Amino acid sequence: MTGTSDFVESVAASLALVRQRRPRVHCLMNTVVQKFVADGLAALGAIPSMTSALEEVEAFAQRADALVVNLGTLDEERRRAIRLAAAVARDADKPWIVDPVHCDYSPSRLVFARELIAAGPSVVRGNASEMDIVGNANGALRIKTGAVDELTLDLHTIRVENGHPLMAQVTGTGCLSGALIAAFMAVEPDRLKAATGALLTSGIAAEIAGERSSGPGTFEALFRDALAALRPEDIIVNARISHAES
Ligand SMILES: Nc1ncnc2c1ncn2[C@@H]1O[C@H](COP(=O)(O)OP(=O)(O)OP(=O)(O)O)[C@@H](O)[C@H]1O
Ligand SMILES: Cc1ncsc1CCO
Ligand SMILES: [Mg+2]
Repeated sequence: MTGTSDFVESVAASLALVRQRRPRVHCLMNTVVQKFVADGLAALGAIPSMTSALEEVEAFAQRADALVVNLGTLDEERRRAIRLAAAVARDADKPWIVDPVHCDYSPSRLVFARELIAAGPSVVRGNASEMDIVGNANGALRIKTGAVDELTLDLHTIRVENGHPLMAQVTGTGCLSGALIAAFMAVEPDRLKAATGALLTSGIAAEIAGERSSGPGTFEALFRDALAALRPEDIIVNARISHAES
């Protein structure tokens, strides 16, 4: 990797590319946060699609630019839909991300998360409890989010410090981060760069919203506004990241 400032500049350019190309992200998203995630993608400038119907999920995944698979509300039919869409993404070499939501709460969900990871997603993202239990990432970029986000791929570790504590009081900011990462991967083939761009975008937008808001309710609306208004130069000026090589 070149110097951090070159890296941030090229990451910031990927925000402009998302706005220009408007990638479609197919979301197999939990039922709790579907609207929040679709609105967040739209605010960014991407196009969400959300169906999980068995008869059409493959067609939706095939024509999408990236896929996000989120395990938040699983039942047998959704597992089948996820398997179908993941196979399409894998066979078409399309970027896809697994968010193993609550795999720490249920043994059967943990087994399913590991099955998906064995199929070779581009990225696995979760909070600390989920990432600590899910195990080997099978070559995927591993992202543990929290007050500081930690991205690990091969020997590289990037830490993204931007963000705001109110993010933890709005259900779905992690789920949305997975969808934003998918949108960035659709326009930036270097997944470490793409994911850093998505997390900086979300973290800096949250800082702007946090300054203006009076609690989680107003924060949610202001966060979406800030996502829509964020410019590449805001990333260059406000990014707080570090890089280590082991
Ligand atoms: N205390 C904090 N300070 C700053 N940013 C935070 C904080 N906690 C979480 N975040 C940010 O909020 C987002 C969600 O991270 P978190 O690890 O809470 O995900 P999650 O538990 O999967 O959330 P959810 O399940 O509600 O979608 C990430 O972008 C992360 O950077
Ligand atoms: C609260 C909750 N339950 C299942 S998914 C979800 C939101 C994201 O974690
Ligand atoms: Mg989560």
